[in-house]
Amino acid sequence: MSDTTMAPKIEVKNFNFYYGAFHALKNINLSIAENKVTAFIGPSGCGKSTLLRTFNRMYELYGEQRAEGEIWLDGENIVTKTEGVDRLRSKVGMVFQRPTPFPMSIYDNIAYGVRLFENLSKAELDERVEWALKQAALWSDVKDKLQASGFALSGGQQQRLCIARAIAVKPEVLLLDEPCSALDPISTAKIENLIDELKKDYTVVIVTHSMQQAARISDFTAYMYLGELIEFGPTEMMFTHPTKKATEDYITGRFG
Ligand SMILES: Nc1ncnc2c1ncn2[C@@H]1O[C@H](COP(=O)(O)OP(=O)(O)OP(=O)(O)O)[C@@H](O)[C@H]1O
Repeated sequence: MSDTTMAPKIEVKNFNFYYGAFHALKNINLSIAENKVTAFIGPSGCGKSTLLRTFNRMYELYGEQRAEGEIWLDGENIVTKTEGVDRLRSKVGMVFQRPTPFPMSIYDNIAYGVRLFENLSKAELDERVEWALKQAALWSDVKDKLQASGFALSGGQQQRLCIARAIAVKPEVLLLDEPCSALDPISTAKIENLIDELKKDYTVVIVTHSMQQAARISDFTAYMYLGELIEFGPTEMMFTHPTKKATEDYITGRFG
């Protein structure tokens, strides 16, 4: 199913994932193209978030979860732990469904992760914070209140703060798990525009419940069902000429 012709940033091969005895991902094979947006769609519980989280080994936090197979990132199989997980997570950033600012100032929300990985001077750190906030289209909203709490922002601004925080450590891949689900349409449009900008510099993988959103912002779409990858291809083709009836039923709303 690896029909992306672009350079793959991530290659998933014969990948299986278990929560204890539950087989949540079944023999997944796909390639995530570099500097493109790939969307994971499918009904609730089909394994979208589980697959997304394997790309930065989020499952390592929980002992009873088990991964088998290969996930290649820049020539390394991240399933077999060839690299420290902290370094992996600085390379593969993640933004969650609900905005999760740290309980600290806007400035420190961004600076926190940078301080963990780099030893920058105050001036360099200031510059990095400004750069990340500009990339996340939040700088003009917050430049005069960098010492205010991250919680003092609107939901949409908090989500852009989380995107800025993820970008600040200069990752190569950005994982977005339903980043707009808690946002109003205007904030959603801002995040969607931002994603379009970000793909110039980053490989973006997004889980979304919104087929319209997948159609608007992604270059490639993966349709999943009950832990299997049913169909994967260029978004335009998936939405106009899906090859599987199950995909067609889902995207046309005939599912279930
Ligand atoms: N921590 C866990 N322990 C046990 N089972 C889990 C756990 N997390 C998820 N699952 C199960 O794994 C399957 C896939 O879940 P996952 O969250 O990846 O689906 P999803 O497609 O992202 O769903 P949604 O769209 O509702 O967020 C589901 O059947 C779910 O119940």
